[in-house]
Amino acid sequence: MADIRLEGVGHSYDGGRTWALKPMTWTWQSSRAYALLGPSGCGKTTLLNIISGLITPTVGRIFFDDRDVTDVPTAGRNIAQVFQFPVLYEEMSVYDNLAFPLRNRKYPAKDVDERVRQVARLLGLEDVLRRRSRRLDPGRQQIVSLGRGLVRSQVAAVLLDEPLTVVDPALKWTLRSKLKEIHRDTGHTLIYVTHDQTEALTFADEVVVVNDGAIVQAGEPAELFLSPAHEFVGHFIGSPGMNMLPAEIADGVVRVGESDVGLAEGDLPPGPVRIGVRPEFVLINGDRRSPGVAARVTGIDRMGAYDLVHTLVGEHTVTAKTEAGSPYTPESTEFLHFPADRTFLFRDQVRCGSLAPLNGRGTT
Ligand SMILES: Nc1ncnc2c1ncn2[C@@H]1O[C@H](COP(=O)(O)OP(=O)(O)OP(=O)(O)O)[C@@H](O)[C@H]1O
Repeated sequence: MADIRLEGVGHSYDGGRTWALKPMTWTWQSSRAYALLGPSGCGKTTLLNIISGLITPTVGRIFFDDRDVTDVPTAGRNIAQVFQFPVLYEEMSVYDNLAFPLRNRKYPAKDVDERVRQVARLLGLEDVLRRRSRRLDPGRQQIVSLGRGLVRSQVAAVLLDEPLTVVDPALKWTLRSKLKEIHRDTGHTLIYVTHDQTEALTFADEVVVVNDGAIVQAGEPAELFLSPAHEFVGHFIGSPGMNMLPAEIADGVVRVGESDVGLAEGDLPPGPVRIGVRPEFVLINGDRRSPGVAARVTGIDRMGAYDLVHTLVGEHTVTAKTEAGSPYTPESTEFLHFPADRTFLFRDQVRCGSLAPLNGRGTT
């Protein structure tokens, strides 16, 4: 196991005209479980393939601890990789498929057997060890692929590229927790690529959010939810995502239309900003003397456990997540408050400050 350090690593597939991965410096710490989360085409697979050596980056150097591996081919990197679809020797038994990475590296037969049986037990493959791989359904085959990726204990990292795509949804939950169990057991460095926030948030110690070829924020799940550093993280994480509302800072006060909603914390110059507040924290009809904005209710989704109250502030949508059975009706005008400790200010999509209580200043 090693720290994997990228120094100024970037990749272009078209000779530098566009960057699939913009040059970045970043360290994957040994033994941590990471999720690499981002939308389709943002550069996740490119990043993974650079780490494994399937792609040589256009610029930058890669280090495993202090060893520069930039020009070392995949075989010399000691990385295990699991792809989206099963990669197996179909005519071999499940046992032999699982044993292959170990036998290939000349592990003693006793160790091979022990390790294969351990992984098979954890992944629920004990009953099919003697069966030929091609006789399994695609979901089961992918679990065997996962097992092949996890069977070696001494690897620099295990890279998993959307490994549960073909697996039955009901089984996904079980496998993710198994994966965590195996991680605890082996201390592998895991990098798990996904575009699914639930998958990322439930699996990882640290979630690395990528957008448009760049890491926009990395942190524990709660940190990304409660304290997004970039508008993209606000949108992409959370369901529904963060509300964004254009506002203006004048004289240190944040205004939405004609209403003062708080002070700008962070010594910000005057001018336009965007307010970001998650639906979970928007308050409807609190104390009318505290700062807020008028909003017209446009619809209510009754989700069972909670309601989503959709409103318009001017021409901008703001959604509030409330308790089930909320009394609001379409077309009514309500009053929204943005709690200071949960409301952030963004410029050029990057968080630049937060909202502070008005303490009697301003008008509503
Ligand atoms: N071999 C290639 N040749 C040219 N362009 C490529 C190649 N592979 C990827 N790209 C482009 O590079 C960008 C990043 O692609 P990449 O596959 O790394 O993204 P991703 O986040 O893994 O997406 P997905 O989740 O859809 O797999 C995309 O614009 C993609 O079209």
